[in-house]
Amino acid sequence: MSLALDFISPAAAPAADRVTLFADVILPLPLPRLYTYRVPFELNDNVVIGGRVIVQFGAKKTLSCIVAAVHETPPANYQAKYILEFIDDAPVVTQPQLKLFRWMADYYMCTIGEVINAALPSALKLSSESRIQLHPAFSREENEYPLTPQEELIVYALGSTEEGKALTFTEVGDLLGITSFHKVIKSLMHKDVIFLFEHTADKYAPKVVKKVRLAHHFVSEASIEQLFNSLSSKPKQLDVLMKYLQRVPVYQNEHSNQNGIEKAALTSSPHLSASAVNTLIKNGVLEQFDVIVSRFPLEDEPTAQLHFTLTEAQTTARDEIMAHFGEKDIALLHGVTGAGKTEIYIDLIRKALDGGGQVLYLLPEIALTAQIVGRLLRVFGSRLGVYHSKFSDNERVEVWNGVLSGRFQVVVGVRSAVFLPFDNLALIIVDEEHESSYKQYEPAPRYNAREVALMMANFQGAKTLLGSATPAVETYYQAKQGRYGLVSLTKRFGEAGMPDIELVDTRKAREKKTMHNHFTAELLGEVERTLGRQEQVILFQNRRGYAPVVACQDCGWIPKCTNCAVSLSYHKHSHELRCHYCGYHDSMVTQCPACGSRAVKTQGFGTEKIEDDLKIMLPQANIQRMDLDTTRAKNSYQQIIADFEKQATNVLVGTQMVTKGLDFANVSLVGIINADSIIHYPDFRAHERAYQMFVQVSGRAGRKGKKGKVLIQTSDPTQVIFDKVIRNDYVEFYNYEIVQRHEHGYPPFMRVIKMTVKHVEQGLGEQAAILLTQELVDRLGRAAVLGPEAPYIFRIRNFYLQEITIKLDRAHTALKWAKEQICAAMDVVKDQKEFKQARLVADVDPM
Ligand SMILES: Nc1ncnc2c1ncn2[C@@H]1O[C@H](COP(=O)(O)OP(=O)(O)OP(=O)(O)O)[C@@H](O)[C@H]1O
Ligand SMILES: [Zn+2]
Repeated sequence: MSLALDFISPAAAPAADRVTLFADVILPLPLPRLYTYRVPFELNDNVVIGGRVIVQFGAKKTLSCIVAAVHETPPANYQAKYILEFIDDAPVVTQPQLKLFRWMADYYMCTIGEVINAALPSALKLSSESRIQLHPAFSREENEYPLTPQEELIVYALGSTEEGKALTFTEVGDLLGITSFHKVIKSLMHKDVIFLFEHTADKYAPKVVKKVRLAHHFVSEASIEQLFNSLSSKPKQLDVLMKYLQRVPVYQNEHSNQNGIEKAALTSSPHLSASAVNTLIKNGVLEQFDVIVSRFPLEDEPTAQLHFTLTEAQTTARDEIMAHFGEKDIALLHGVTGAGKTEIYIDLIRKALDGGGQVLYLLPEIALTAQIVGRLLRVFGSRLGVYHSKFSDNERVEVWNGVLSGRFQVVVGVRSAVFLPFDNLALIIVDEEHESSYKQYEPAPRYNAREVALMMANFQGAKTLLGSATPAVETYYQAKQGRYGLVSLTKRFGEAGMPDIELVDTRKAREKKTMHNHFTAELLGEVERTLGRQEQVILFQNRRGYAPVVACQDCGWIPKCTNCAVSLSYHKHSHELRCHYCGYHDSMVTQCPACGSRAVKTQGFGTEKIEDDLKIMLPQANIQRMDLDTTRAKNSYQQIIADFEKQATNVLVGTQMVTKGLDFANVSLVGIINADSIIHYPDFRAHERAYQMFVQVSGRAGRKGKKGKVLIQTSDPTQVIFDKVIRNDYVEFYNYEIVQRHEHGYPPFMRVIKMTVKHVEQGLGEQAAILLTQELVDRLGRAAVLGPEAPYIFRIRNFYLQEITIKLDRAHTALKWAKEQICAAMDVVKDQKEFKQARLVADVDPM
């Protein structure tokens, strides 16, 4: 029997008109199917599809979940439990989102619970471990709404706001001695008495500002006169009042009193007495009130209409895009670096907003949002929302709710922004659409935001514009096939020409002994000349840390991660050895633990060493580094970019973060320190990726008039790819690459699904992989299955890895059927007792 008996009140409607409703809910758990719960009769009218409800799952746990469907069919195999509580009166997940989440689960071979779990900010997910705390603005004395005895009990248990005590839902339930305590929590939330949070780190801390205003019965000229007279013997209080009236023109405009001013503006003034302010409040002359301010303190209206007039080339490109949108849903804007694609996006966004639709603008990297948000804010003001992973959970909830309420009509964000509750999209822009950071590797859903965006647009009847200077081979192929509209911009904006690209042979330089650390004389000389002209330099090195390897020069011992099959990188700043895969770290060794030698040396180099060496060689220059290690703090991106923008920094050293879309006017030199490690990468996309990286980073040079120069250091300048980079001929690169893809059977001609078997025991992992391969071959045929094979890094976070690559012919294999076969093969392995501990992962369209 169900636990929630207290919901069935004897006074409910006569049995004859009662309909028994059932709700299918999505639990934020990796369950293969939706669960069905029964709706308590008296709440039949409260069920909202896309709203959250609280249910009991398992013996003890209660959780919030999303209602996906309502119907009258009881589940066949189990007795449905009652829904315990309804949290929302309106959907927090929209219908188009539910459809999209279902598609994602199907396409990326995961559960819809995993999708929901990734999609919802954690403050929207409640469980028995969720906690409540007193709202900082709550005051027992000035509480607007009366509290019920049950509510009083909770408020009492939470102590004072200063104490900051928290209660878990379970504790609230115990305290009240009832199972249906969520109603009480909801009511307290509505009354602004408490707030909810999920993890201690996410504690919701609304920004509260204490303000004061004149008590309303003084807001007339006559009463203010009277007030002044009555306070004539209290000069300090008079001063405060004068100051207030100076700042708030109550005489001219009575309404201005409503907003008041910040209390601190009066209390912290050196000319005023803080105690006089408090006396005025105590005597009811001033009234104090709290305002919760937005974390997005935006101007109501754009400050300045600071957008550019499109050039002729931009206008033509825009018109071509619009024309394509007349016939096709997707267009590719292929424009060289610095062509001015962003202005075209802005123009299209404005048009879409004018038409009443919503817009999503996707960017691959937070570093990039820092620059573009400024540009967009000037045009779209408070209609613009920003969404990315450096935001706290509460900021994310604010954007989520802002999209639901219509406050944010255009959102710029990184890949997770595809989860936001849009329901009326007109346009999606995927900038730098070729970027692999659109792909989520871990955990499920292993989605590519570009593909999700295309599907999302499809569901909502929106158009999608993909933009890049170096489109993904797959994307360009679709455009050439006529499936996407293709628009090209071949020239940079304004006077700026494409930069000159030169190769510098590091092998020769080493032979001639002209290297300075990792700099050739050419590169170092060019850096000096550039700085001499007061221009800026970007240096790109694809590895962070000081050195990727540390080794004993005598016995060859190398420190390795204890959890992963990789050597540890040396980080000089923290004097640590670190694993870049699992975060394991240890202090740097000075003596070899194997042979006792003190000749332990670093090998290779990362961004930290480049920065270090350069600081010694160029002591006058201001050098800044941008990589994962320098950007951990929330606003560090903005800071580094702002410093470089205002030329407080002369040289920016960085990893791939510096290669993407950044726009600096004064950069005339870009140096690629070591091109070889980028080209030699064991993957079918290695060439594509190298081409994109070289062209993109080169594209940061000479964007505003000044001729840019790019120096690429390599030990082998004869490699084919350089030729294509130097001539900046994407089409030539594409024509070469597409032939390779066809010959070797890779996307866009074939579809790849990568299976990974993970096991803490190497032998069992291998056996499970062999069985899975066999099962796959039986179902899909020998030709479709490659492997199993241990990847180059064969152990990560204590799991031994085995990989199997499945290649499916796009033209001849039905994807749905193939996925069913794969699932069946996985089930066979999972059902074997000895492989119970094995983890099987399917990655659709791996990158
Ligand atoms: N119509 C215009 N009027 C004035 N300035 C413009 C105009 N169009 C572009 N610009 C300027 O030209 C520069 C390059 O433009 P933008 O950053 O949009 O290039 P992009 O095509 O996005 O390049 P990338 O692919 O490298 O990101 C920017 O500084 C931008 O402000
Ligand atoms: Zn590790």
